[in-house]
Amino acid sequence: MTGLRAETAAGLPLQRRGLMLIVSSPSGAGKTTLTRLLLAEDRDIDLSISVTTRPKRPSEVNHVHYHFIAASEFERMRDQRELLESAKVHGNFYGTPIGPVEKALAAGRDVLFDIDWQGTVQIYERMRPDIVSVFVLPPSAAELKARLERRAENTAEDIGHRLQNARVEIGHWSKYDYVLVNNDLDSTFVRLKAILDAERQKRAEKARVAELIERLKADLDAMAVP
Ligand SMILES: Nc1ncnc2c1ncn2[C@@H]1O[C@H](COP(=O)(O)OP(=O)(O)OP(=O)(O)O)[C@@H](O)[C@H]1O
Ligand SMILES: Nc1nc2c(ncn2[C@@H]2O[C@H](COP(=O)(O)O)[C@@H](O)[C@H]2O)c(=O)[nH]1
Repeated sequence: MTGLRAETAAGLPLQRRGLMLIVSSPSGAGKTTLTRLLLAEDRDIDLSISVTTRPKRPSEVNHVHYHFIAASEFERMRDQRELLESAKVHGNFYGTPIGPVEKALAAGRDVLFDIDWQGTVQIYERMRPDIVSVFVLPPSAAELKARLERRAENTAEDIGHRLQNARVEIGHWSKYDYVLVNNDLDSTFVRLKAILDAERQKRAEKARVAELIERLKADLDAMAVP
């Protein structure tokens, strides 16, 4: 992927080398659980830490899970084009700071995004060839509700709101490269890793073929009858 460039929101060139793995799902389906497992096991991928205006949950650590910021700071970042994408989700604002993504990709590292479908569509517009996107579904609506309740980090009102939004969010499944039904966590994680492995191999193979093609062309040119 070396040498490919894309325009950022700020119109700056964004060097693209790593692969961008986007994982989305309705709230409670399990994408954060899956992405944390992946980050713990895979040393070659970095999490894109989003900014958000929503309050921190008890289990979350500022600057590790999110950068928790005021609405005024969010607006400033968005207006200064410091965000690769941004969206309003469940009544709060979220966005992907562009700097760390640029840095990781330029260093050849893969980047993991836990973002919603609105953000996914915005990043598609800029860098589709480098993206692998996965949509995670719950096995049933009842299980989705039970997971949100068991997580015990949202009010009953917020859970109701998230379940209503799930109806809209699942309608965007076909925008994604892969869909995983997260029934058994272990087997979903195995399938997520298999997707990442296959996509890494595909890109490495393409790079090898591109090099071979260049060599073949040069050799054929050299053989050409004057
Ligand atoms: N396969 C699974 N089986 C049972 N419980 C699960 C499974 N996957 C995740 N969970 C649990 O469901 C709850 C919700 O998971 P998680 O927080 O990962 O969801 P999420 O999709 O990231 O939600 P949000 O968008 O709100 O961040 C957590 O308590 C998690 O431990
Ligand atoms: N478009 C974006 N969506 C994001 C971003 N960071 C998180 N999210 C999505 O928001 C919801 C809610 O997350 P929660 O942690 O508050 O439960 C979920 O779908 C996330 O994927 C972002 O930077 N951009």
